[in-house]
Amino acid sequence: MDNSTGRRITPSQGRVRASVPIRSRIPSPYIGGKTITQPSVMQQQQMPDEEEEEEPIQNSSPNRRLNAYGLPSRHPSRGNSYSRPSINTPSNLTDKIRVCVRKRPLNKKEVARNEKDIATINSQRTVLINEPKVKVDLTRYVEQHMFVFDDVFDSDASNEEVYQRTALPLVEYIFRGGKATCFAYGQTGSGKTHTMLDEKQGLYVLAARDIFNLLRREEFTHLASYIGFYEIYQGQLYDLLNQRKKLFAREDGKKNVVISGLQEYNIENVDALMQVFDYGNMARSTGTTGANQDSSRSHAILQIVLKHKKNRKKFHGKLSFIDLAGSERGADRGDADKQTRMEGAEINKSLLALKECIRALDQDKKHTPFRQSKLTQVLKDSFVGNSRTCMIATVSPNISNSEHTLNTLRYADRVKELKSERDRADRVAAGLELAANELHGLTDEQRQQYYSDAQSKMDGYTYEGYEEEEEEDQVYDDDEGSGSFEDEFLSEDDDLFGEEMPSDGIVDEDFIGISDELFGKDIDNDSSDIMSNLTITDSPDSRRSTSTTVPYHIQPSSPYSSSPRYSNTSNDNSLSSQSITHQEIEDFLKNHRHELREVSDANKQETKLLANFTLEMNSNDDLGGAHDVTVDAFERYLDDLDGLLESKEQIISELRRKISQIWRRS
Ligand SMILES: Nc1ncnc2c1ncn2[C@@H]1O[C@H](COP(=O)(O)OP(=O)(O)OP(=O)(O)O)[C@@H](O)[C@H]1O
Repeated sequence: MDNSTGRRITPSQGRVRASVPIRSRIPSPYIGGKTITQPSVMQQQQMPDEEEEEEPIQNSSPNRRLNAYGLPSRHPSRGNSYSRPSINTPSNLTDKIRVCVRKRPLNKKEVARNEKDIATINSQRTVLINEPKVKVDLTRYVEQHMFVFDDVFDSDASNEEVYQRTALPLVEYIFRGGKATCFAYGQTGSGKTHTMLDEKQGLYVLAARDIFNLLRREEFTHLASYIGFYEIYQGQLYDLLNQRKKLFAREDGKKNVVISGLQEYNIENVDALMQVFDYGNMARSTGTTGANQDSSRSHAILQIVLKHKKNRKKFHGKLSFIDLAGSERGADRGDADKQTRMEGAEINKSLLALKECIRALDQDKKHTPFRQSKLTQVLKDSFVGNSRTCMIATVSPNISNSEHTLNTLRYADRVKELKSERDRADRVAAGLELAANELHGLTDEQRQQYYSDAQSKMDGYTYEGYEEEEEEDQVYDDDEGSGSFEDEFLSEDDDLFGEEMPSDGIVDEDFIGISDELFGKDIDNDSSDIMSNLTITDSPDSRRSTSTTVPYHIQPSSPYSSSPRYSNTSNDNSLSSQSITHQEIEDFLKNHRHELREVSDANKQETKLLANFTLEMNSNDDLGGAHDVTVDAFERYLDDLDGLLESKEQIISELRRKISQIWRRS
């Protein structure tokens, strides 16, 4: 227990962290955990002998790697020279997007069936999935997939521990006037409801407890909390606190999403909240005999809105907890009845749209495809401007769910893409760990040699090969299709709350150093001390004293709109060898390549957009459709085109800013 706060320290926080040489070469702001996704690193192992399969269910000890059949894998015991990779460094709790994973324990039935646990949590940020496979010649083997996330919670983690590193930072954030979303994604039965909306210990209860406590503090007595609880089923909204009344979402003048007709209750204590919630939950489950055959076919949203007591229309902050429909439902096709197929299609659409919106948010995109689903439409204001999102991917550890588990982790992996060198370093480290699996035939001495060689490779690691990584960081996803984009570029006018927000402290390697110079000062990440009575067990790295930058959208308007080299009448600037380093030149080239790729992606998207609209118009004409339909489609086309053009402009102006920056220094 942390005596000062009465809160428990999570197991990960209590862990002793091994020294990680690679970290010492990377400036600390990179370590904070901005983006940590990790494409699967796969490793094939031959299946062990048949009789070995009868070993008891594995434990998740980091030092005892087991394969999908519950047997110790061929991973060698680690030599002393091997340090646990940098992925042990805690991620940053104030990141705009956080993606975490929670593994549930094997349930009684699974244990009774002697099912093996295939998900090993081997550090506070990594999960290893041992997927059983069969070759064409029927040889069985295990494929290992390793993923890195912001936090990974093992099956023994309590909701309180999960809360500390997921929803608690969001509670703090909404008191500072932000909007936040916390949602659980995963297959049916993986623990979404248990995590998010368990009636007694779900994250919503724990958050409400802290929210009510904060509301009692003097500085917040002018605020009150209002609870709403609704469901999205087949693209329609239903009020769970008002007899499933149909609801509609609209936007007010300040771009806040308002759910018209939603019954909101002013609640001031946890008991009252739980009563209201129970009532709503019953409405959700009574659906099992009606149209809504299974609660996991709908998305349930519990929102806690902070408003001004004297003027309920004055909005302060909002926190939404979402228990999403089971992710595997999106795949209901084929033999399923029509209703099920339609539900599946709707769920699929909304989950894809959700992923795209969060990716856009993570990458500070101006355009986010909200319109693609009702879910993203209602969450729109939680994705733009002053917003934060925490996704908790819930996974079942049993072998028969391995495919769903991998799908969930891949989805989560795509939500947050690799963006910085820090993550690349993590990837190298993770890859090295897996590579160690190959060493099982070596003597201890040979293994030690391997580790020290590998480690020195990591120590000498610089930026080479970065371009290859960037290829993966595409602006437009393949599966994004011709999704529509809305103009959501945050300007001064878009300040949703009429008050200045502190920076989210977004660390984008492209801006580091530049914005510091532009503004000549650091941006304080956590200007507010409102949570002083609550402990947010943050990483020390989160205070980015030297390289913190501001999000693009709040930077002053185009101070670099024309290059100083040409605006300078004397035109006598020139670059001296002192004014720019070799590394800076290389960095610039890297940026230029990146810009070219992004613009070329945008061009492809533009071509696709044009083709889609032309097809739509022609087919409407052929079918003798009304002109109105064409005009509607034309409007959408114009909107999307506008969005793409703005994207391109932004990319180009970013490069120009870098040019300008160089000239200014000369
Ligand atoms: N971390 C956990 N620790 C202990 N029990 C858990 C955990 N996660 C889930 N469970 C248990 O597993 C069962 C299924 O969990 P839950 O109902 O939360 O799944 P779900 O993902 O919400 O499913 P659905 O999509 O069908 O609603 C429940 O009995 C729950 O109590």
